[in-house]
Amino acid sequence: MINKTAAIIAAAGAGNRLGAELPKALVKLVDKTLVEHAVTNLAPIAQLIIVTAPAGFVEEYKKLLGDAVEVIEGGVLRSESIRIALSKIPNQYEYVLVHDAARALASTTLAATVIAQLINGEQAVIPALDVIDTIKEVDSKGYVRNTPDRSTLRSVQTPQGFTRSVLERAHAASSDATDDAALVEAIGVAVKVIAGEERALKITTKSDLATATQILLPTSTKQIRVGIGIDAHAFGSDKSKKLLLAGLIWDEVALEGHSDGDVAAHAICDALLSAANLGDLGENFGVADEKYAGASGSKLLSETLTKIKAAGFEIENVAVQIVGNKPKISVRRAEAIAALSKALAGARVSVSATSTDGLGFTGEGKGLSAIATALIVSA
Ligand SMILES: Nc1ccn([C@@H]2O[C@H](COP(=O)(O)OP(=O)(O)OP(=O)(O)O)[C@@H](O)[C@H]2O)c(=O)n1
Ligand SMILES: C[C@](O)(CO)[C@H](O)COP(=O)(O)O
Repeated sequence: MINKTAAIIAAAGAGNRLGAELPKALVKLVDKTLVEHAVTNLAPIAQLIIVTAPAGFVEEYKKLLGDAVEVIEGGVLRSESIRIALSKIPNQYEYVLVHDAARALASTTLAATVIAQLINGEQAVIPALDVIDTIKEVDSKGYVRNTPDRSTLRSVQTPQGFTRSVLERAHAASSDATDDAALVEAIGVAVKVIAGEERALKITTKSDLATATQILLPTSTKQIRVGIGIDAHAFGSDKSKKLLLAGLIWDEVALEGHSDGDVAAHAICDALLSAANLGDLGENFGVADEKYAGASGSKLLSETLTKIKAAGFEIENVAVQIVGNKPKISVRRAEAIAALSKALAGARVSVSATSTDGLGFTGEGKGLSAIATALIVSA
């Protein structure tokens, strides 16, 4: 299960349309370069990251990005850059994310959702947004040929995810296309489309850079609130009941609790409720209310989100750390992020874990706990 996901970050373009003096990936967006943003956002999901650099810039990229990523020289075309990077990925990697440094702000959650779909059996997964404008097909003389039905069109983003074997076959079969999914479509493999993100815009022009800056910088008029939440449950004695944790079913004994005992989901609910000053889990979904007996962590998360929204807030991000000896969280981190984020309508979620060196009830293997923080902003 380990070392399953590799990511290719295409960063070998010149960025002519942006008109910077440097390759576009080296242009700064608030606190770091575009390529650094892209690496930061994929690092929690990918065990290997290969970045393509323009000829003459490999050493500069290496210095900037450090040892955590591999930098190679890209090709003249984007698809050539991807093909070169793909050939460098060792065999043990089952899934490949192909991403543009130009889509520097695509979130970790989006990447995790793509990977979760691959783990679920899809072979090719791409994020996309609905098309807002009416699109015309135009002939070479500048006259409209036809107007495609907008409801069937999508504006496609990255990271795009593929099983490694499908991506290799697709690149071996055709040489060029503006995205990797097109190569996969050409070999007859179904490509699943999932919801993309406004923040995953491709930074192509100066105005895109301004939009991305706007997305990153908190607006001073907004109210920002932080919250904290903790939950703990003991493992139950019924060996036939499976553990529910971070919105997933695990091959371990279930935790005891009035609801499903999902400590990660509950800690996040508490963190969100505390950020909005709406009390705590017990007050909102108490044991006195039969409605919540056995309720899933996902249900509590989505009901918490409704309360946060009603109080006039949106989620900026939540972070949860699970404390315990097992299960091993890192091997299913992407799935856990995707499941928790889905329950929170796409919010940015990060999931980490730690053991406690054999100390306390978690160290003794008697149960699990989780601690979460949440940042919310006024809508
Ligand atoms: N030979 C190439 C060309 C492009 N890219 C990467 O592919 C992504 C998408 O391309 P685009 O945004 O069009 O970037 P540029 O080609 O750099 O832009 P321009 O066309 O304005 O020069 C970018 O992150 C770019 O660095 C690449 O790795 N190798
Ligand atoms: C892959 C891509 O980001 C999907 O929208 C896009 O096609 C890459 O940009 P380019 O300008 O086509 O190189």
